[in-house]
Amino acid sequence: MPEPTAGRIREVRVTPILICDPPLLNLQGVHQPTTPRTIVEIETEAGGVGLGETYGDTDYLTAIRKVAPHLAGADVSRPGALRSVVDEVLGTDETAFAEAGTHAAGLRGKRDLAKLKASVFAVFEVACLDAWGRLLGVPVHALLGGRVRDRVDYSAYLFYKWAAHPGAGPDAWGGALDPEGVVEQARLFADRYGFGSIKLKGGVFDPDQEIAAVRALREAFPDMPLRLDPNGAWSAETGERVARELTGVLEYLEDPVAGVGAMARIHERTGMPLATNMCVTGFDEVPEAFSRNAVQVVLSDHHFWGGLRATLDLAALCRTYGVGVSMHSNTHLGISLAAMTHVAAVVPDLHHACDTHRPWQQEDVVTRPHTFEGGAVAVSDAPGLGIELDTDALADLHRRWTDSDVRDRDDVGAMRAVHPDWTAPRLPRW
Ligand SMILES: O=C([O-])C(=O)C[C@H](O)[C@@H](O)C(=O)[O-]
Ligand SMILES: [Mg+2]
Repeated sequence: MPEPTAGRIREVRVTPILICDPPLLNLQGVHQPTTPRTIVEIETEAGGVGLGETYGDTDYLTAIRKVAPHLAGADVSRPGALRSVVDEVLGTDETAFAEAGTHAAGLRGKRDLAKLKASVFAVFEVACLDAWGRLLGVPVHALLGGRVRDRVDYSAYLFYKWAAHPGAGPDAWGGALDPEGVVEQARLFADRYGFGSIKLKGGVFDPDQEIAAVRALREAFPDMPLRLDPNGAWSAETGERVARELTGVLEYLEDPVAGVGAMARIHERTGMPLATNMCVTGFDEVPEAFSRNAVQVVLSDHHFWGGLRATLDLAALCRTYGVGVSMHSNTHLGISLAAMTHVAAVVPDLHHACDTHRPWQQEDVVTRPHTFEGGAVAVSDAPGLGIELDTDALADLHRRWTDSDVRDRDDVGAMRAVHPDWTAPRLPRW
């Protein structure tokens, strides 16, 4: 057994980084050439370090930096106790999240102080669990109740994309702006990683073009579960029409429209299963959505639901109400993927492959980046998250951050590099 004081937090290091991102298109615009992330290291009295990764945009980074010094002396074996520290330090300033409502770039639902607090807590919780697991010599999934599977399935996350960012050379993926390009991209994902499910990010082109892309995918991959996610871009009428047209083709349609009422109506009228990472993104949004049968699959995300334990709470709630659960992602590196994989390994009834953006990233801050085999990541039984920090890579990516003025994800602004008059589209767009 470790010494009683071994798990005490000696220091918390918060490092903002910029990671390269290809020109992936979505409702709002396009991903920038680089996007911010925050890496957290929690060092204990025993000398071990636990890792966490989350959003790097200014409001998150500011809040994380504010809370970090207050964690010294706390114990990594009691991460739940840090929740009150986060609540106290971030107080009641509702303006901490710079912009209310659905953020131009985030595409992940409401923004309020409670969600910011949940996100800040989450990164520290993951780092504590990693540190605690290392101290005890057990994997994080064991601290969460134990894994029920030894591999976690992820889906191919397809995007319409340009062949390159303006002024840059072509990337390893090529362009995908029509059904043929989308099928070609899906083949690359299947060949390189063996994915067995496919999600297409929609809301980029007229819905009929996106329906055509889904039909082309169905023809090319007759047995694979397919999903389409326009991030709430459509009107109720369009959403209903697409749902009817793609019934039996999609395993689920993700956020066709904005709002619980409109989602409930589409499901009621068409029977199409609907998934969300936009209209149910916090526990306070669950009662109305579930009582109106507005969502059939909640896409959990420990980064904003409040950590790994909260993800298990969400899964239990979904199980109780007969609602499916899977996982949303944003652009991320290996620390996040490790955390996603550990918690997904513990959720008993995970019936859909989880989302991940990780194949789009060419760099990492872990010494041995994860591999996808047969579309899955093997669940590590090594202590903690089962990863090691690549300190040189972290320093390089931090230097990129200090040398750049990119501080926030801004898909709308990035689109102006090609369409100078571009503004955030008004919803519903179609
Ligand atoms: O499922 C989703 O809505 C997402 O993954 C949101 C992301 O912001 C996605 O749209 C992206 O990366 O552009
Ligand atoms: Mg989504």
